[in-house]
This record gives sequence, structure tokens and C-alpha cells, in this order.
Amino acid sequence: MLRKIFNPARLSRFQRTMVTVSSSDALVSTEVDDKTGYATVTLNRAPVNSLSLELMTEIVKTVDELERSNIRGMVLTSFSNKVFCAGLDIMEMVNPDLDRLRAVWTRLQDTWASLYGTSFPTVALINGHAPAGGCLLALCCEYRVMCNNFNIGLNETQLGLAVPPWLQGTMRQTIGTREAEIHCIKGTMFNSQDALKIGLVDELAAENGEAMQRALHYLNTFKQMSPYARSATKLLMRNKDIEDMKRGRKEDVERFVENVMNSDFQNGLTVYLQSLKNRKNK
Ligand SMILES: CCCCC/C=C\C/C=C\C/C=C/C(=O)SCCNC(=O)CCNC(=O)[C@H](O)C(C)(C)COP(=O)(O)OP(=O)(O)OC[C@H]1O[C@@H](n2cnc3c(N)ncnc32)[C@H](O)[C@@H]1OP(=O)(O)O
Repeated sequence: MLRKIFNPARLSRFQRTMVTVSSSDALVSTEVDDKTGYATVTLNRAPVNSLSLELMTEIVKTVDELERSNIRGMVLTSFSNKVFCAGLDIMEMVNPDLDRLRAVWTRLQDTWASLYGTSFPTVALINGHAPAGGCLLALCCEYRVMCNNFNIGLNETQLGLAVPPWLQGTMRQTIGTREAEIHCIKGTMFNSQDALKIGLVDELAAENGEAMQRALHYLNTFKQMSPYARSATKLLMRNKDIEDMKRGRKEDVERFVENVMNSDFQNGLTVYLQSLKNRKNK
């Protein structure tokens, strides 16, 4: 069954109401161009957009609001021209409160489901590094434009975390089963050129302005197309994955909690955090 379908009857409302949402200190800011109906959603959590419970809550809220406002497309990007998103906030996993840890993983599932299941077209404008959860956000979008000289990939295993089945599935869909298996297991990080070669991203750009032009070009390809046929086809392809994730979500949360509470993982995390700081001090 289709979860959400673009409703052409609501189009007239969309044409009248054009919005710029969120205050300057918001974790996520949204601007909608009233001529095109395209929203630019900018992740705004300095320094590296790491995914705290609060940031993920804002992402889900934003996507839900956009879904209700009938925009015609969305570009997801970062305030920083160095890091698109550094993945899950590692501090959420250091000696965590168990209720909050469960909420973090549940919200990550929600973030994946809401971004992956939008009725409108989505492009990730990857204007910086995108490890792990950062790569997840990009993979949820339909199309990916990446600026040169950054890294992207699902490096969870390098950190001692297992990649959950629903995220593996999105990677498989994007780069194919064989490559997804190898690179999820290895935790490979790709530079921009290699990410393009393997199909993890669709286009490269020299800088932000060019990346935005390419992103808008993708959205413009749907201008003359029936929004109904477009979104129905997308959701028919994606809804089963979302339903599968939802069916297994409780077990998935408990696996994550078990993974994080393991003492080897906690020790590894301390070493990893230290290595990030050492790298910085070099
Ligand atoms: C079925 C099985 C169930 C179990 C499932 C288990 C796991 C699920 C798997 C997937 C979900 C997703 C998981 C994750 O996302 S884990 C997080 C992975 N992220 C990383 O490894 C990125 C680490 N960061 C970096 O590599 C670099 O910071 C960067 C992003 C390349 C940016 O480099 P740059 O030089 O620009 O900045 P700094 O390194 O100086 O960082 C600035 C500042 O930010 C802190 N920081 C960086 N990343 C994070 C982060 N992810 N969380 C929290 N904080 C982060 C860094 O330490 C610096 O802090 P400081 O105080 O020193 O200024």
C-alpha cells in the first residue's frame, strides 16, 4: 500500500503559501523558493552536524512539514563547506543513559524513513565530508551531488558498530549488492572521485554554486511530469523497505543498545575520540 502520494488537488494551496521557516539559531533551517517551489534544507549544528537526538528530531519535523506543504523538491545541505554531516553524535554513545540511547536509535530510524520516503524529489548537496550517518542522510535522497576533495562512506565497522539491515539495503540499492557487501564490511571511506566511480554519488562539482546548479537541474527534470506518477512510482519502490524496517525496529534498537553498551565498544570509543583529537593537534 502507498504510504504517501502527492495530491495534485493540494497544488493550489501550495501556490498560494510560500514559506521561509526557522530562526537563525535553529538546528535545521529551511528556505522555499516561491518561484520554483524548491526547498533548501540546511543542517546547522556546528561544528560538524553530528546527529544528536535534537538534530534528528528537527530533521524529521522539517521533512514532515515540507510533506504537508506540497513543495516540489528539496535540496539537503550543510551550513559548513567542510563537513556535510559527521554521522551520529559520538557523545550520545559514551556511557549513555539507556532511555536516551534507545530514543537516539529510534530517531535515526525515523530520520531514515522520513527522508527516504518523501513524495517529493530530494537531492543531497554534499558540500563536505559525509561519514556513516552523514552518508546515510545522502543515501536517503534520490540524487547526490558531491563537491570535490571530501570523503563519504559507511565506516561504522571501523568504529566497532554493525551497519543495520535497512541501511545496508539502501547502500545495496545505490551501488549494487557485491560492492555494498564489501564496502559495508570493510567500512570503506571513498574520496569524491571514487564515490562517483562506484555510483555512491551521481555528480561532482568544483564548488557549492556549481553543486547547487546541478542539484536544481535534477529537480527541474520533473517539471513537466505528473507529480502523481512520479511520487507513486518512487513510493512503490521504497515503501516495502520502510515497512520492513518498521517491522523489525524494536529488535534493531536492542541490537544497537547491546552493541553500544559492550565494554569493548566503550573502550574503543574512548580511543577513537582521542584519535580524533590527536589528528586535530597534529
Ligand atoms: C544491526 C546492528 C545494530 C547495531 C547498529 C550500530 C550502529 C549503527 C550504524 C550506523 C549508524 C551511524 C553511525 C555513526 O554515524 S557513528 C559516527 C561516525 N562518524 C565518524 O566516524 C566521524 C568522525 N569525525 C571525523 O572523521 C571528522 O571529525 C570529520 C567529520 C572528517 C571532520 O573533520 P574536521 O577536521 O573538519 O573536524 P574535527 O575532526 O576537528 O572535528 C571538530 C570537532 O567535532 C568533533 N566530532 C567530529 N565528529 C563527531 C561526531 N560524529 N560526533 C561527535 N563529535 C564529533 C571532534 O571530536 C571535534 O571536537 P573537539 O572538541 O575536539 O573540537
